[in-house]
Amino acid sequence: MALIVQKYGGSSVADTDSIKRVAKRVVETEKKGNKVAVVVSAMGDTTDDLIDQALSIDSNPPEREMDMLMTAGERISMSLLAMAIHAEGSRAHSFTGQQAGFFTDARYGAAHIKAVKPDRVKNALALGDIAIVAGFQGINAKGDATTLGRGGSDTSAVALAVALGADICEIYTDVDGIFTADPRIVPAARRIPVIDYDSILEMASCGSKVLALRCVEYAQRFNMPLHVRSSFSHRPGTLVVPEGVDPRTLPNID
Ligand SMILES: Nc1ncnc2c1ncn2[C@@H]1O[C@H](COP(=O)(O)OP(=O)(O)O)[C@@H](O)[C@H]1O
Ligand SMILES: N[C@@H](CC(=O)OP(=O)(O)O)C(=O)O
Repeated sequence: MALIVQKYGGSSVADTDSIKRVAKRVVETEKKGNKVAVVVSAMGDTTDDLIDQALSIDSNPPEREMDMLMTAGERISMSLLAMAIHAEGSRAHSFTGQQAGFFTDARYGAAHIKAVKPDRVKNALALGDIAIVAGFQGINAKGDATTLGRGGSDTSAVALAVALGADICEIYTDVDGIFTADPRIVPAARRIPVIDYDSILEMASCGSKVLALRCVEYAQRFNMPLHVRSSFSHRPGTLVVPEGVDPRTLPNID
C-alpha cells in the first residue's frame, strides 16, 4: 500500500462537474489500495475574482483581511470535493490549512512554511478516510490565516507529502505533464517523461510557470518524487525524481 498526496489545481476543479470528475479519480486511487491525501486549489479563477472584489471595495486593503479573504477560495473547493467523494460512496474529511497544521511566518500574501504538523490528517488516514486539505494557506504565530503566494498550493502539496512521509506527490493539472515549452503556445512542444529537480528549477528560472519554484526546491531538499500529470486523462505525465531513483519503482504511475 502506498501513501499518495494528490494536488488538483484550479484548472482541474473549475466547476462542480470537474469536482465530481476529480472525486472519481481520488476514489479510484483509494480503491487501488492506496492511502490518499488531497491538496486542492480554489475553483478556476476564484482567487483572481476575490482579489478583484476586494480592490473594488478598497484600493489598498489591509494585508490581514486580504489573506483572510483569499483562503476562502480553497475552503470552498475542499468541502465540495469532500462532498463529491461522499456522493461516490467513500469517506472524506476536509481540513483548512490551520487544521492540517501548516504553520507559517507572518508575511501575509507571501508566507513561508515554518512547520507542518498534520496530526489530524494522519488520524483521518489511519481511520481509512481520504483527507482533503486546502492548499495555499496556513496560520501565523498570531493565529491569523496566511497565504503562501500565488501558485502556492503546489508547495502545500509537497510540504504535506514530506510531513506525511508519502511515497509520491502527484500534481494534477490541465496538460499531460511538463513540456519543453508551454504546449498551449508552442504546439510542437514535447512532453518530458522523466526529469531531475535541477533541470526543472532551470526551466522555472527561465520563466516557465509549470510548477512553483518553491515547491520544486522543497521537493529537492526532501527527495520527494513528483508526478505532474493531467486530471483530464490517464496518460503518463512527467516524473521528477531524485538522482539514483528508478522511476519505474514509483507507485500509481500507470
Ligand atoms: N513547460 C510547460 N509544460 C507544461 N505546461 C506549461 C509549461 N509552461 C507553461 N505551462 C502552462 O501551465 C498551465 C498549467 O498551469 P496552471 O494554469 O497554473 O494550472 P493549475 O490550475 O493546474 O495549477 C498549462 O495549461 C500550460 O499552459
Ligand atoms: N488559488 C491560488 C493557489 C494555487 O496554487 O492555485 P493553482 O493551483 O490553481 O495554481 C492561486 O490562484 O494562486
